[in-house]
Amino acid sequence: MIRDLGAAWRLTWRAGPWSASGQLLCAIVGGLLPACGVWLTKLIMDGIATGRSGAELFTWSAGLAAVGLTGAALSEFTRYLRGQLSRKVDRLVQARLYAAVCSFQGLSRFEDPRFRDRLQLATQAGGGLLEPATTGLFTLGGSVITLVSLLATIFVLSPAMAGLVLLAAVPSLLAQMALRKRWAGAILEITPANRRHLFYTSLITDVPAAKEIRLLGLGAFLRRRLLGELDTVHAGERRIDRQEFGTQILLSVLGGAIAGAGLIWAIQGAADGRLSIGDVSAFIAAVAGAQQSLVSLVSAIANAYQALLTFAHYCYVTSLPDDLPSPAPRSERAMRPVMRPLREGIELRDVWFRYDEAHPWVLRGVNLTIPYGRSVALVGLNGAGKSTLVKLLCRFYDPTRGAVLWDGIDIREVDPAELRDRVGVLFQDFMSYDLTAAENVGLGDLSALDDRTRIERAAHEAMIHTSIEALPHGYETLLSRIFTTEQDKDDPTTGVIFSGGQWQRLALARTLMRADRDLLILDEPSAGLDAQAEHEVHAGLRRHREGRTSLLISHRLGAVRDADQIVVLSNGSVVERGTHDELTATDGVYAGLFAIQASGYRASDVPASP
Ligand SMILES: Nc1ncnc2c1ncn2[C@@H]1O[C@H](COP(=O)(O)OP(=O)(O)OP(=O)(O)O)[C@@H](O)[C@H]1O
Repeated sequence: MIRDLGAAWRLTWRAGPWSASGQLLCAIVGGLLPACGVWLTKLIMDGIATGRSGAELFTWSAGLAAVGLTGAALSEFTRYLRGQLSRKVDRLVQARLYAAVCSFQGLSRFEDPRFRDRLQLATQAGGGLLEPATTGLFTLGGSVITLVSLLATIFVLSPAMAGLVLLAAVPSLLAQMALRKRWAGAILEITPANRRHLFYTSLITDVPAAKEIRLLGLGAFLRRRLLGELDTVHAGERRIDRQEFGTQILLSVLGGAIAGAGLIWAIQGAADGRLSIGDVSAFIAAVAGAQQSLVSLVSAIANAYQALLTFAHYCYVTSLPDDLPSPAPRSERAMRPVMRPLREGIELRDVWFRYDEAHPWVLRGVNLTIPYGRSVALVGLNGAGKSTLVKLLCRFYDPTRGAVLWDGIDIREVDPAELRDRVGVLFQDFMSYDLTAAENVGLGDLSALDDRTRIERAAHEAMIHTSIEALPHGYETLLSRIFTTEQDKDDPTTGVIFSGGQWQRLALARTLMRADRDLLILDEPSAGLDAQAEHEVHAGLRRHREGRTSLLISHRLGAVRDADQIVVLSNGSVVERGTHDELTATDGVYAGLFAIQASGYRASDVPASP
């Protein structure tokens, strides 16, 4: 907790040292004002009672008015500074959080629901949330100053009452801390329901699911689930509110009893002549003020504690080490082998892999070589492990056993970013970015994001150039109906939606922006294309892959027949390998699959209609 508090402070100070210092000054001055007010009130009251001169009374009244004005001005200035600092802290928090998230090189963390829960809580750690634990402590400091000065005032009049007011704070503080701790536990408990609620919300409101939801009539069903999750969240919040309600009632009764006892004592004292009228009014104001500062002090401590409990998730996420550790210790990173251009080939040596210990083996002792300058095709039934193998080649996961070697170097020993810089991949589940057509292609190589010649060349090669040219703003057209661009902001029909096949070609163009890389991996590059496009794309890719090191995955066996080597993966193991002619000459899996596909195109093999 202390470590997190230190981290919160360092972060706040780094974000806005001037705003933080300004708040500290306001808190000190503002903290002294109530006691000044109480003493000035006492002087005025006693002055009236003892018939002091009008000039004196005027000076004290003017002083009291100045105290009120300064208090109001300080509170507004503090609010302004708080807003300023909150925005700066927000920015720094987000910069660090997303830098940490982007630095995770692997995928397994993103697939771990417990991590996702903590990540969601970490995203809430903006300036607003952190404030009670950082500059909010200035308010706390101000409350302490107010409290001490008011307690001193009460102490002068009645030491016993000062002790009583102070003692009343102890149960209040303990109860509030216990409440906030329970709150943090409850929030973590309801986070999964919260995430599911968010999931159903976006499912119902986002475009991709809109068709199926309407066709299958899933709206009411999904809404019921959404509300069910919301009820779970609310039930958790209600439990916390009830506990807070009960505790607050008890604390209010305690505070009321003390104030009542003080009032009786003061009136008694005035009746006995021990206290002047000014003493009584100062005492009543001081007890009320002290109790109020105690309440705000206790709640400031409790809020700071609560903020730190959430901030702990942020600290956890931002301090996580790289999820794909290198065997070399950090101090020896400089000794890591440097990725050199591929010269011999990539080898999977006895690779075993499962997504985690609870999952079955996906790859079982795979031995596979992609020689330099040659094309290898990977075929196999659904779930055979082809895309998993691609993810291992990009080192999104490490093999559970065995190794992936790049010219003989274990890729675990090199920087994943360097490895990925040498690879171009079209993933089976490629991304469609709600950005312009040029950006959708240019993202393939950030250094060429503004290089229109290269972007157009890649689009030409993926045979999507003509479609892009025909768009209202050509390459600058936004491929989205959920945002607007500056040029389209007044056009209600802004943005264009591409077809599935067009998106696929666009993704291929993005991959071809990396055509100069050492290894080109294409996972189902033509799944969504029409027959003509498929033919053209594969003809283009065949030319493109010639003399390059490439791995092609396709269920369309016609597309892989030219590969230098075809590897058949079945149930996580390599069961056949060879050229198309070699494999079709045997009576194996490939020959069987090829025969089934070929029969679909031969009229004589189509069963006659009854
Ligand atoms: N992230 C993941 N976590 C857990 N299991 C996974 C994950 N991704 C894939 N799997 C499992 O791994 C197995 C292999 O999946 P993979 O996507 O590699 O198959 P594939 O050969 O590419 O299939 P397809 O031809 O359908 O694309 C499947 O049983 C799948 O359920």
